[in-house]
Amino acid sequence: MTEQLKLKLNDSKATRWGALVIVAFTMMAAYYVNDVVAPLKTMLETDLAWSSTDFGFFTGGYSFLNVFFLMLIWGGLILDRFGIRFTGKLATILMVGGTALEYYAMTGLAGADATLFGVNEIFGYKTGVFVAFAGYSIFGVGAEVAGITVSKIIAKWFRGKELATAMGVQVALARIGSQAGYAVAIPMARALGLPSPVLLGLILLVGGLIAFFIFSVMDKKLDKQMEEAAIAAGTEGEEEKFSFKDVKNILVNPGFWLIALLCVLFYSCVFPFQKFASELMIIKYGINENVAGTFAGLPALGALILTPVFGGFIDKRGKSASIMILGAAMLIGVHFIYAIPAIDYWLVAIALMIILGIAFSLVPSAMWPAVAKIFPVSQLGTAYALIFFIQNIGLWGIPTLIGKVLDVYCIVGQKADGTNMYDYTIPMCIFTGIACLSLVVAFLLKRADKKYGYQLEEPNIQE
Ligand SMILES: C[C@H](NC(=O)[C@@H](N)CCCCN)C(=O)O
Repeated sequence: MTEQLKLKLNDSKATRWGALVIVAFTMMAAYYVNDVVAPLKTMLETDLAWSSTDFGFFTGGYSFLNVFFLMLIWGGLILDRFGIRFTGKLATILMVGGTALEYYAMTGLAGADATLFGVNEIFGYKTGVFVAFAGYSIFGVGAEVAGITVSKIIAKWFRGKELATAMGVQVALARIGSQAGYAVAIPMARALGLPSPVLLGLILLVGGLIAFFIFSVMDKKLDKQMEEAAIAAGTEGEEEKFSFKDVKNILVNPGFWLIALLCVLFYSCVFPFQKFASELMIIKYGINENVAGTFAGLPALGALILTPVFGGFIDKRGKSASIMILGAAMLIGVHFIYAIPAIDYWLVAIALMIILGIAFSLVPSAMWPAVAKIFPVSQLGTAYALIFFIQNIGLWGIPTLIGKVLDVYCIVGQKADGTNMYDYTIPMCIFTGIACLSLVVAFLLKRADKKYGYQLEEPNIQE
């Protein structure tokens, strides 16, 4: 057999990066749908009679099934048992189905009096709100399982190649989806109707599903080539399988708990904050509602550019633990200044969003590769699934809490269109408190790094 015949699909740079772009498109669509409803909070109040509690309940829905029905854990098991092609397609179908349900809730069940099977209230929530929540929950399962599936795809296609860069590029491309969601939501909803940005998301996800089918054809071919190569090398059957011993090994590692805690605290101050940020921009800083979403999405845009830059720095110079401390400290500054009632100049709001974008690039670019330093490759999928699971507790709990707090403690008046005016001081104090906890955990992680020798401060590339 000639050298050329032995080459596998992922040995070609163009083909493996092509495969990455295909699956990254699916994730881009997922991030778009994840964020596109957030800027519509005020319109949901005026057009569909949602309260802040309804909005917080809906937003927390993303993580509800992942947390209370352990869907991320089952997703991890299915991924390891049935493989990336089956799980990726299943996850994308869940995203499509969930988004279709969400769209139906915002059209067919719009308004306070809408009924489904004769009922206009489910568990104390308006039927439309509950069905939107159910749709977003199903979407959330698909999006998170797709996230761990794509990490595993990158590990498979880029092993021994540009693994860290590929992970950084995938996250950066996903951020384009987020930023697009934040930017188009209000102008599109004003021009074409409230549910139209969700419909666009549904169309994008159908495109993502087609993309995943195309990727599956490539991946099947790669599997065949890998099998042939393994048979030739006499290593067939040595795949990494999920094992409960791995879960135990991960759970007894202090590094796991510190990263998981830092992850839930840090991300709770970013993603849930962004969901309310458009309204904060409009009410407190007087920013025009057509561009408020664009500003709320600025951290995603900053992260798109900076995550690969900081990733490159960490690869060459290290300092991951110190970088996580810096990111957490910046987060405290941002939320604390947002909390001060007297500072309400619009330029400050935008500057703070840019600083948040820098922090949002520093921490993830240090955190996700740090997981790969603490755990062997065979435990990585399980470790990421468990960390995502713990992170989802915050992604569910914090928006639910903030929505409730807004309705109970923060209404300070009504606008001409009848919607509530909120004072965001208490929610921003809550975010500041969580950011302080994340800084404490970041310091503890640095101490643990010294004690257990995780080498988080060492560069990834040894010269
Ligand atoms: C890679 C990482 N992804 C996550 O943290 C996901 N569990 C949640 C994604 C929610 C997207 N709004 C990231 O995006 O940094």
